[in-house]
Amino acid sequence: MKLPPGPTGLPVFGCLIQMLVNKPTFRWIHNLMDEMNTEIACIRLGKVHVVSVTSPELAREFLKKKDITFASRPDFMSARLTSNGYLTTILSPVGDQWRKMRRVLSSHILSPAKHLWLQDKRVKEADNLVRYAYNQCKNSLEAGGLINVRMAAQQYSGNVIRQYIFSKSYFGKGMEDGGPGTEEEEHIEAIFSILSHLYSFSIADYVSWLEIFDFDGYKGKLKKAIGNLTEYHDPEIDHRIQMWKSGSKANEEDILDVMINLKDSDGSPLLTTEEIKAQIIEIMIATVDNPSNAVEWSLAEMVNQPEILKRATEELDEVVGRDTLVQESDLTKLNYVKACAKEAFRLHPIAPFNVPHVSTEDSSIASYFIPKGSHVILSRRGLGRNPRIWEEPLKYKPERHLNDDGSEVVLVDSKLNMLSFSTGRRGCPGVLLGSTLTTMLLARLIQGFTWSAPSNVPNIDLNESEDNLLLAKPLFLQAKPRLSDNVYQQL
Ligand code: HEM
Repeated sequence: MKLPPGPTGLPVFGCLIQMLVNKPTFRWIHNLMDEMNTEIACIRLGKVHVVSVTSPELAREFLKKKDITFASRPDFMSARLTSNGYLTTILSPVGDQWRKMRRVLSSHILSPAKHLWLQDKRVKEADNLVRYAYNQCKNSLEAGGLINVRMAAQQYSGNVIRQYIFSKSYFGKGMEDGGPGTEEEEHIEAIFSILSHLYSFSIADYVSWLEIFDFDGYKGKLKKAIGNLTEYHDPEIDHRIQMWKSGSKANEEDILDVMINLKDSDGSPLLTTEEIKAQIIEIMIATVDNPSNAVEWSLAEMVNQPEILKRATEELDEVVGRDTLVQESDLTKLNYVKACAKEAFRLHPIAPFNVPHVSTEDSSIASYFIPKGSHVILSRRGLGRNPRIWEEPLKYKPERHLNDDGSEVVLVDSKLNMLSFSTGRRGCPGVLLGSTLTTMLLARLIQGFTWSAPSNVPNIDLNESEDNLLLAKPLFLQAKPRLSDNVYQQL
């Protein structure tokens, strides 16, 4: 059996040199696949066979039919540093540590019961989001105010997860208007810095002895960002552990308390301090990026296609009305708003590829040979834009996700025609939280405000950044409050 098609590389180095001269690597890989007219390609980077996939049929073979074979993760400098030597869930290869931490997350932190328990924290931050946006309009309610949608969306997700873990939105004082203080800006910046250097084709990931030279600077940047996070997190975590030890704390109020109190079968602490610290960093990076990016892109697309924004607004008026803010109990009925968010996940995923899956034995997929140790990267961008599957793939068209029978729209696509939360053993255990955050963020912004391009801008520039899949420039929009005044006054 043959390997999937791909460029012929040099003996030892494979295509590493092409990778280095064709940055960013994700664009090079997608261009190569377009040129070869293939939906599966194998590119050798050093000793590693990297298998890139844009076909949903093949994606299902990897993650459904042969899920067990492809359930591990690569040993990369970036993953090792971020997970403090693989103490966590997302980044750890298959094994006892991954099983233990995945069970902790699924059963004790992301379960439906815990979701309910933590609802007040989410509501508090959804209210704060509207309060913050309203405060930007306060000087002239008629003209409205200019809002940095990216910042507001990232800080909303950041606030929720800081509430979840530390029962606080701010490490410092925050801002009077509900916006972030410098501490939160630095915190979010560090999270995004980790995300942009994780699994991002560093040369040291494929030739491990090059790590000490840090030619591309990724290691230094990652260490700095991880250091920033630990400066904020560790004192909080150490202090809380001390409080439980000394008996000055007796009630569980957040995820950190839950993690500290988990016990193994002997009644000893289930998690070490190091595991708690590493897992908290991982939860932070898992939560912030997808919801905020989907909502920023959705609003940008909707302002350029006002009929879509109108339909979503009408749905909110019909389901919720204008005298009260949309609540979590309304979300199941907001099918069009959810279709808008799902369309952003399809067309504008935050990451070009899914987290890599590594095969633990030789295997075959669609008559191709996939050697043990291959890194399978399902292309979130390629699946979502596959012209065989999606009509007018480059058009933002939320209706495509509505079900003919009017049944509930969900943000997951378990058929992998697009990749939002993925599926299988390594599928996302944060679907409930991720879906709630994304839908609530979008619903509150659409319900609470009338959005338009800033006065000197005819249309929103929808170009994406060259280096990643974010909008090239942070989205600034003009917002005008559209609900009765007393709704905002109560916040
Ligand atoms: C809209 C929000 C989210 C999206 C789109 C999303 C998407 C994903 C994707 C694509 C994966 C990789 C699956 C694979 O390897 O095949 C993943 C894994 C994961 N996600 Fe999420 N996620 C979201 C929110 C969250 C949240 C809020 C949490 C928890 C706080 C979370 C925790 C995890 C974990 C722990 C894994 C790794 C599972 C494993 O390797 O066993 N995610 N997520």
